[in-house]
Amino acid sequence: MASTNPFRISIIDYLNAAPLNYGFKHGLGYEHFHLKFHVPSLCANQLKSGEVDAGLISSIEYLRIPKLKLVPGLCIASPKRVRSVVILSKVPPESIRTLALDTSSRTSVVLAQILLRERFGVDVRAVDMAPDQGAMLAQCDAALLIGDVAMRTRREGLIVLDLAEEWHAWTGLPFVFALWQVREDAARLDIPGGVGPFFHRSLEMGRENLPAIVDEAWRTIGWTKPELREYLTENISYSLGEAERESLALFFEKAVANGFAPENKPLAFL
Ligand SMILES: C=C(O[C@@H]1C=C(C(=O)O)C=C[C@H]1O)C(=O)O
Repeated sequence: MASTNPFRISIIDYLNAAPLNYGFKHGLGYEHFHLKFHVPSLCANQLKSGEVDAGLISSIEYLRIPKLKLVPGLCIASPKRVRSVVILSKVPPESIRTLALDTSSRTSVVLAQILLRERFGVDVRAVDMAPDQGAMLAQCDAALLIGDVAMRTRREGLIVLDLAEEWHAWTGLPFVFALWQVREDAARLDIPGGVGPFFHRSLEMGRENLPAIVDEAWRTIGWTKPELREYLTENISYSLGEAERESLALFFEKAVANGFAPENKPLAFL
């Protein structure tokens, strides 16, 4: 029977999140959970307003939304090259003056601006725009795109900056884009062990069913199946280990120093 007080979860609606949410989407704990799928910025708004108890949420939002706990051990990261978070530019990075920012994103828009300012030495004028490559590049020198939209972009004649690759070349670290984040006042699950183990089991089920995830993505993304498999196993990683925590601390420090978040705080886990 469905719970009268369901645990509500907001989930990023991108392929890179599919392994993490596979279990939830395929019946794991169905009697407890109510799922909503949206772009990252909307997921973050729902967690902030309390419309949901937890979410797979952009990492920067951990500094912006009070009283959150992180699910230990899990994240959406990229060890080196991500392929789906890119600045597409008509000019070399040092010459970018206007940058269109995908309104779906919260973390990558901050990363893009920090990289341009601190690594390439340019202060750009940022313009928030819906993720439409043509419209963005008609109005600006360059465009930041993320997720499935970025995977489908046409890149001929454009300079492509892969933001995880740039971060890695700069810091030697992976980059953490998103985390499972839970409100301290979240609905309590009346189950021994609570909600935490479900997140891990959901990813296990995703890993066991990777071919099914690849088959479904193949119909919509336009990459080959080996490319999609490589994306989900090498470009994206799901373990929050020591290097990822170090990277988050550095990113948070830079985000605060650049005025993108009010203040830093230590990582608190469930
Ligand atoms: C790797 C990605 O990371 C995403 C980027 C996010 C952001 O910029 O806020 C949020 C969630 C992630 O799924 C991607 O979208 O390609």
